[in-house]
Amino acid sequence: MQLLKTTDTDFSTAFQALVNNRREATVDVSGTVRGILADVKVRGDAAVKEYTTRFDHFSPESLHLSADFIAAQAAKCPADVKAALELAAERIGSFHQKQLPQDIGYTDATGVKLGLNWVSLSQVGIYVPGGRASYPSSVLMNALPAKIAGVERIVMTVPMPHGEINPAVLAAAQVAGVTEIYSIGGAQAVAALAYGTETLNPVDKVVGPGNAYVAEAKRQVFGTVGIDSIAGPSEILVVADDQNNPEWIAWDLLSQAEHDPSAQSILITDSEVFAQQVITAVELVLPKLSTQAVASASWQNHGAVIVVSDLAESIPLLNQLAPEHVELCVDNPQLLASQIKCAGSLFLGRYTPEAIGDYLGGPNHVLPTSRSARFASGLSVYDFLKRITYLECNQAALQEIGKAAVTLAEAEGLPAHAGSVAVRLQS
Ligand SMILES: NC(=O)C1=CN([C@@H]2O[C@H](COP(=O)(O)OP(=O)(O)OC[C@H]3O[C@@H](n4cnc5c(N)ncnc54)[C@H](O)[C@@H]3O)[C@@H](O)[C@H]2O)C=CC1
Ligand SMILES: N[C@@H](Cc1c[nH]c[nH+]1)C(=O)O
Ligand SMILES: [Zn+2]
Repeated sequence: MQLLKTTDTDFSTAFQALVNNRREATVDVSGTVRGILADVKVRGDAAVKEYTTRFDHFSPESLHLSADFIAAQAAKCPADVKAALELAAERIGSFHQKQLPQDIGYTDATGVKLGLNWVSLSQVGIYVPGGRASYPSSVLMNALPAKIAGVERIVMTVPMPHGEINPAVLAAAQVAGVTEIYSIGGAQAVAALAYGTETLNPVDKVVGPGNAYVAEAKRQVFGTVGIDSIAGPSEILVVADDQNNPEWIAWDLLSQAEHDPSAQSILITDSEVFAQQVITAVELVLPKLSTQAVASASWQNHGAVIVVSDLAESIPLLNQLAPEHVELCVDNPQLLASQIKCAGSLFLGRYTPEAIGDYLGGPNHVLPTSRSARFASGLSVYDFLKRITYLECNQAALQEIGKAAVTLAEAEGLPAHAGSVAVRLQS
C-alpha cells in the first residue's frame, strides 16, 4: 500500500506510477494468452481439455454440461440463496428492461425515407468467472441483458476447479434461462467461444468478467468476435471525508481487494488523520477474512491512500485513474458525481457499499477495468444489440438530392459512383 499526499514534491511521479500500474495488470500475460488462443484455434477440444487439466486440475470426458447434471447440481442450491438470486434477477431485469432503445424512422422534406433499426445479436458467449471464488451473480449480470435484448443462443462457460461447481451458479443459470453450458475457464474458454471447437459452435460476441487471462484473451480475439469491454481484475476508488466510520471504508476497500491479488483499492480523503485510521482498520479487518491472503496481496501491492487538501482535488485524479467502481462517501455525493467522466459505476453516499451493486442493486456489475472506463461502459442491453440503418428514395426524392451526390462522386474521382446515380436521374 502506498500513502501519497498531493502536497509531496514527488506526488506527480508517484501518481503516474499508480496510473501505469493498471496497464501492467493485463499486459503481463499477453504472451501466455496468445499461445493458448493459437493452440485452441488449431487443436480444438484436445487443447481445451489439456489446459483444463493443467489450470483447473480437472479432466472431464465432455466439457459440455448435460441437462441432468445441471438440474441435479442446481437442486442442491439452498432455498435462501435461490430466493436471493430471484430478487437479484428481478431488480437487474427491471433496470435492464428500461434500456431497450427505440427505432428511428421518418420521411424528410425531400421525400427520402430514412431510419435506424435495433436488431439483437444471434449468438453470444458469456464468461462466468470461477477460479478463486464462484460468481452466480455474474451469471445473472451477463445473461439477463442478453435475454432482454432478444439473443437466441446464449452459451455460458465457467471453470470447474477440481471438477466442482457451486450449485448457486447453475441455479442462477436456471433463473436466467441459460441451458448451453461448458465447464471451461480462462483464455481457453474465450478461445473456444471465439473460434469454436468440435463440441462448441462459435459465437459472435464474447462478454463477461474474469481475471487478467480472461481479459487479455477477450482483447486478443476482438475482431474475430465482438467483446463488451476489458472487464478484468476488480477496482474500487473510495472518496471519503472524515465524517465516515473508518472501519466501514476499510471493509469497502477490502471488498474488491479480496477478488484477486491484481485487484486495486484506493482511498482518496482530505484528512490525514482519517487516512491513518482507515489504514489501521484495514489491518484489523484483514485477519477476519477467509480471503485474507488474496486481499492482503492486493492491498500490499496495488492499494493506495491519497491525501488531498480538498476533496474537489479528487476529481482530476479519479478521471485519470478511470476506476471500475467509485464510492462517494460524502454528504452531497451528486456534486462530485456530476464532474466524473471516467468510471465504470458510481455508488453514492455513505449507505451505498459497492457490494450492493455487485449483487442486486440493478445496474450491471460487469464493468471496464485497467483504465478502459476512459472509453468503455459497463455491460448493458446495448451490448447485445446492433443498429442497421436504411434509406429509401423515390424518383422525385432522388431527383432532389442526387445531383449533389454525382458532384461529390466526381470530386472523389469515383465515376461508377457518379454513374449509378446519374443514370437514374436521366430516366
Ligand atoms: N471487471 C468486472 O466486471 C469483474 C471482474 N471480476 C474479476 O474476475 C476475476 C475472477 O478471477 P478468478 O477467480 O481467477 O476466475 P477466472 O474464471 O477469471 O479465472 C480462472 C481461470 O484462469 C486461468 N488461469 C489461472 N492461472 C493461469 C495461468 N498461470 N496461466 C494461464 N491461465 C491461468 C485458468 O484457465 C482458470 O480456469 C477476478 O479478477 C475479479 O476481480 C469479477 C467480477 C466482475
Ligand atoms: N465486484 C465485482 C463483481 C462481483 C461479483 N461478486 C462479487 N463481486 C466487480 O468487479 O464488478
Ligand atoms: Zn465484488
